[in-house]
Amino acid sequence: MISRRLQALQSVPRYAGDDVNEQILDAIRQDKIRAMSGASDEPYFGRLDFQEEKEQDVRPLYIGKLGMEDDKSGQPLVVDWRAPVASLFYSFNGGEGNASYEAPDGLIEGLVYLKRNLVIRKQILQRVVDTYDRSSDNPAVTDEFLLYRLGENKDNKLRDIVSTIQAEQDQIIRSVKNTALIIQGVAGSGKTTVALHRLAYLLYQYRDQIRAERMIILAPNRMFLDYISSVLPELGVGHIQQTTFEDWALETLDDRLSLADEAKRLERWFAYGGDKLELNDEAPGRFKGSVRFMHAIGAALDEFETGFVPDGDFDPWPGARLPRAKIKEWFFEEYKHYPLMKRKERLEGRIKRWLEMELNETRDPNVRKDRKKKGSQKLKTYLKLWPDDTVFTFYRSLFLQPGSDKSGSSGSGKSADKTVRRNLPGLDIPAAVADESERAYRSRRVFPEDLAPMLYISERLYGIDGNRTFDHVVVDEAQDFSPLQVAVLNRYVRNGSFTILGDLSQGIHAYKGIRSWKEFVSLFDSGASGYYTLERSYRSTMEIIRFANLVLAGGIPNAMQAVPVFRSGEKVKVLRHAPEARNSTIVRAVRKLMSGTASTVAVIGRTEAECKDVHTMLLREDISATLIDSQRNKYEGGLSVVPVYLAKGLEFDAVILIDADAAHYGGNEHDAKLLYVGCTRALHELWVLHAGEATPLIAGMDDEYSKYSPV
Ligand SMILES: Nc1ncnc2c1ncn2[C@@H]1O[C@H](COP(=O)(O)OP(=O)(O)OP(=O)(O)O)[C@@H](O)[C@H]1O
Repeated sequence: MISRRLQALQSVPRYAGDDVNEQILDAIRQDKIRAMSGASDEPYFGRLDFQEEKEQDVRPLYIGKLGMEDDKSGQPLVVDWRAPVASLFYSFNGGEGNASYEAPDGLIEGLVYLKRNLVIRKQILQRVVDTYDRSSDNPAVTDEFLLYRLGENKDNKLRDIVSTIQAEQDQIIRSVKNTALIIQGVAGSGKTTVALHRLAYLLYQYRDQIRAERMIILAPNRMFLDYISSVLPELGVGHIQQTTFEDWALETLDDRLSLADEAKRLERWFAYGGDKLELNDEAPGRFKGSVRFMHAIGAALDEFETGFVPDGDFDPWPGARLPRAKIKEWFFEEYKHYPLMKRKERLEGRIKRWLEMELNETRDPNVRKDRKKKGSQKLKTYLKLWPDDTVFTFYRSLFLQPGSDKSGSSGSGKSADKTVRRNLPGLDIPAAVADESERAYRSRRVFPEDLAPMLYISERLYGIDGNRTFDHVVVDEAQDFSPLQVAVLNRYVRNGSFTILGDLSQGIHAYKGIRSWKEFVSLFDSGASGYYTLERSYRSTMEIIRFANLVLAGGIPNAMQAVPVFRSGEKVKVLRHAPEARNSTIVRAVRKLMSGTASTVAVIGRTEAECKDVHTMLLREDISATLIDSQRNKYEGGLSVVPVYLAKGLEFDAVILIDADAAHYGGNEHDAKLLYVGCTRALHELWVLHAGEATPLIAGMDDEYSKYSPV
């Protein structure tokens, strides 16, 4: 039947005309064709036999990515995985008693008889696993099918998990829309995947209220966006905006700004040993991302508003006078609901209308002509007294230091001359921050941490364009976001509908990110946010997770530990090599792992420069590999060489962590987080290489790995 419907849709010719309605219908048809093609190859992946209380029959439900009804009877043939009844498939955890799900009409209870997973590829049934069978001798729900899925190799894209969503993940996916979900999840707990499934769920459940184009995913970089780009199409969802906060903010601000090159900063922060960026609340990212900075800017804007209307009345010619008190009344009372610059625009129109009326009272045509000329000149002069700040000039004025050059280029010469120094009430900008900022602003360059405060100012000056608001916002890797970024996003999203997810243990950008989720929770009214934790890790084998947990505990004793699923693999291998044998050891390890079952392998180093050298060395050895640096937009799969801080969010069948010595990774919190990120990228195999003394983070855990010396 699916094939029949698909054929019917495919037989409609594509529309190539200019009629917008027809274009929309054509786009809808194409989306349907895509979804149905998938459903025709793999119509369902699950079966649940359920007997509703008070019903005689046990009904088999087939669950798939796309719901399908019988043409004649209207009875469901396949239930969409997002439908209320399908939640039973995910939440049912065994047991003799009743299971239940929340239907639109209330709670439905009943007995589950069978929970079956099926793998169908290209219409051929490949695998059947009963994870629960009430009639068997031992009717407990097993993880067999999940383990089978987790044991598979990965290619270069994140995949959907509809057939094996776990109960704790399902609870998040199906949470109500108008709440800010904040999720702390250990590495590999499925945070990114769950967020994407949640979007598909929200679009299904609230289809009359929200639109895909009005949803946005904010992720750390373009390569990561490419890596996750397959999941939504696999779930039959298109058109959701996927971008970075920086790209979104620059586009929204539309103020001809460019970002200062961050490479130097990152190099300094991620260098080992040596001098680091300061890690306190005076660090630029922490300071400019703080709520106290936002409040101080708010107070500066209040002062700006108070002094907005210039001194003096408007008197275009003798006898005509528009008192300042009247202008203030219009500005502060009648137009108070408009943003400041809109009020200015309105006032200009209003004063022009007042002038017209005054002119109409002048009978003599010659006098009128003269007054008209005078009036418009006077108005021009008067309007020049009004502030003409842009977001950038206002923001910049907060950083000008006493005696600094006020005529520095800030766009138009006129506003540069008017750039005055403004106070930040109740807050001193740390000298180093003011200095660095002022130097960058002179050439209209800003830092990523400047974007959120500028968006905050933009709202007060110009308001938020209704076309730019969102129905839902997903913030991935949110531990690297600042409270001010989330506060600003909250102005752009309707009803505080957020999914905010991250892992504090992977907070390797601590110079800008948060220390505790409370920093976000406190931004929302009580009851407007929900906090969840995900502790089970699905990506890596038990051996890798145990090893990674110990690494983390070595630097952060009270960090949340990941709970592995019961998937056992090879022991982690720690290889000590002579310093001069580093390259040959890497080459041998790469060759060994690439010739095995792994489809994706990563060599993870500490710095970008070191990875570049390793990449060149591998190419010399005729081993083709991709270097992942901060400029890369696409993840290619195969063999990658990647600095540890850019590996965050990605995963590989096998990982070779190089230079795990005491010099590259000390025993401190920052290095523990970095090494933890590195270890948890591996699905099946983890090799750790070092020369000389190993990092203290892996000291004392001999039982957790096999030692080789050398390969
Ligand atoms: N229920 C599940 N069934 C099958 N695979 C799952 C499940 N949950 C997560 N996974 C797999 O675990 C891996 C990790 O998922 P994901 O990248 O979404 O986790 P994460 O919490 O965002 O990780 P990290 O913080 O380390 O980047 C992916 O390969 C994903 O497919």
